[in-house]
Amino acid sequence: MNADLKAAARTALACLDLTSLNDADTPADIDALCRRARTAHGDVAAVCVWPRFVAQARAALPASIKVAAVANFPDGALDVQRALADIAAIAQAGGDEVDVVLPHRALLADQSTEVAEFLSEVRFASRPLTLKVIIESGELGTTERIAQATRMALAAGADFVKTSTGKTQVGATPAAAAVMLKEIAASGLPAAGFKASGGVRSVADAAGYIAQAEAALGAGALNPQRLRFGASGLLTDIESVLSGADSVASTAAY
Ligand SMILES: O=C[C@H](O)COP(=O)(O)O
Repeated sequence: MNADLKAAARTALACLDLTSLNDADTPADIDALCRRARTAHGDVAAVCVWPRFVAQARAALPASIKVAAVANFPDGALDVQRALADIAAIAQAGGDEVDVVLPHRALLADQSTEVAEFLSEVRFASRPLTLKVIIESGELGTTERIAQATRMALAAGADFVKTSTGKTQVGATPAAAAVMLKEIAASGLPAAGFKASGGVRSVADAAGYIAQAEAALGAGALNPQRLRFGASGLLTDIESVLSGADSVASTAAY
């Protein structure tokens, strides 16, 4: 097993938001998710669930593993009342982090003033929780729109800018990550972070984003304060890489 791939697997594990956001998720599914959050190789950074499961996840996990939940998810409507209601539910249930979907269709319709107001209200309502803004880069499509959404999220005070909900055709891509990381670096904000999500399935995928984050933000950013992976299916490959088994998903790339 390649030593670089193992190092990438360790970073990906420490930075993983272990995610379950299926419509049919049950309390038993969330119990199983929380059990998986503590592996023989170390703990994930956070679990990411629907707001209705926050209290359950918080009770099942040590404080060192954060509980994140989604708001205005997955559609990203320009509906601040709905986002604020989600955030209030997450906070009241003891959640640590909010992953909110930016109203990307409104941005594409040039309603940037309304989107900025939405982000500002969301930031105000979610303090002191960590805020990740999902820009849905695959729907925004162009470099200019992805850069604009990233700048708007950072200007509003987002702690992380996140690529995707995982519910659209195009999730995280290296091209979108490059645009977002460039904007994060250019912002000069020393604590702003990047989250790759949507279709990140292998350690080889994660290794590419880790290399991009290191190039843009420096080696000091390769930790859960600055880098996250949001993924429902990545942990299996991380565990197989770290246990030394041949990883079907990752060996091809190394
Ligand atoms: O927020 C994270 C995404 O929903 C996860 O997407 P995924 O199921 O493609 O890993």
